[in-house]
Amino acid sequence: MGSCSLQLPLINLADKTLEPGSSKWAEVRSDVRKALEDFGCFEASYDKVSLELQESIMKTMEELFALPVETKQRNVCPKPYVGYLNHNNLSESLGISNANILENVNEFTQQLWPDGDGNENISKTIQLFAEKLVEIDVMVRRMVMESFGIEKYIDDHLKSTEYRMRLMKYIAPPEGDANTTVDDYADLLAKLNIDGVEPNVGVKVNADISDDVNANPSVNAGVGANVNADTGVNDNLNVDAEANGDANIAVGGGVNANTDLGVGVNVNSNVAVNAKTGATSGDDVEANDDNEEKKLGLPCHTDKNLFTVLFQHEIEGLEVKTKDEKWIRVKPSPNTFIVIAGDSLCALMNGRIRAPYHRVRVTEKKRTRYTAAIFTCPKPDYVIEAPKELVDEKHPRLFRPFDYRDLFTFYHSEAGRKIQYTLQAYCAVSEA
Ligand SMILES: O=C(O)CCC(=O)C(=O)O
Ligand SMILES: [Fe+2]
Repeated sequence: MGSCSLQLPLINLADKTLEPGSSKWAEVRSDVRKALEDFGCFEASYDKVSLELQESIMKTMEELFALPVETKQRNVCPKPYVGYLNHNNLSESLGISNANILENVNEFTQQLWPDGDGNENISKTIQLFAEKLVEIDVMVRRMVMESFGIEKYIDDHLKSTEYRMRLMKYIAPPEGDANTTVDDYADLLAKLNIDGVEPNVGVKVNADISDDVNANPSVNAGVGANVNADTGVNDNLNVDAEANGDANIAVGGGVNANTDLGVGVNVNSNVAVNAKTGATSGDDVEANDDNEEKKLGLPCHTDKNLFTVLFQHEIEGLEVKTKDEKWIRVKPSPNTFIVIAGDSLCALMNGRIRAPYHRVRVTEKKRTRYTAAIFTCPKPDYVIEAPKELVDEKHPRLFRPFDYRDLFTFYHSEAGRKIQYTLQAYCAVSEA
């Protein structure tokens, strides 16, 4: 079956006695290391973010995403994939560079409301919330570096990173959508009668994205399902998330066609694109057994940055893949944040920490899901290279040094999109 009752480790990062150097610190540090070695991810319990602030960030997101699309599209950034993104009307997100600094958040709100005032509260809420996520990130990075005996690099390391915030909205599946199946899409495809598309193969329906995700036929069909139910037309921006982070959506060679159902459908007949996925053949089997696997708000991916700290409020959807290819569905709970290691951290730690595949699958009907995340990214010119302390006979160097921006560019390149394991393909040390 798909996700089961497995859980991520839950670690309390707000214990009163948790000070660097204390015995509590050493205990929690070793839990953090173990969680990241085993899962690349854990739930952090952190009650230092007031419930009021948690509510405010939710209200802020509702308000922001309710703005007209032309307004949201003013959230632009010179760096690609960092501003407003719309993932086929299944999810959309707004990006803010260094949102822990009020000035940057003000720039963001001014982009949206160039003549407006009165957005002070929005800016303040975003900045305060970002600051809290950053606290978690800094604590966790300190623990990781200490636990691997490379604490002497901490200060330089912390100075060499920046934060990208992303506010995300996932459209709820509409009522009555639950029984939509691959076959329904096959019917639709048959009606479309498009060359090169085999009606009974869900993998060909790719909702205008051909992300790095979805090796999984039914998953792609699910993406199509939501898009069609929603508007049927992808506005334009076939991009995706994570830019900042990193989810990876490539624009596929989609064909846009109008059906006799009066909706626009994108059919991607480029199977090769789907080769890039975190899924394995095991997934295919699993997904075939599980109809619920057909609805994805965000395709399966690894984050490319160092760490992601994510807040999901009330509506679940995030799923994290374990080493043995099981999906863990992460239940939201107040005062809990999800910490996810990315590919850059994996490389920096010479592979000792996993960067887990994860995805978003929203199943709750008629309730929009909002999440807010901080993506810790290496600054330009910070070369990701495992320190010599992490390299020995037992742990040979796994990755060549690289610049995060180059990894990111590769990830979004045509070649990169077709590759399943971006980090390995990009910079693995080849065997002699
Ligand atoms: O919104 C979520 O639950 C996950 C988002 C995510 O994985 C990403 O943006 O990289
Ligand atoms: Fe992610």
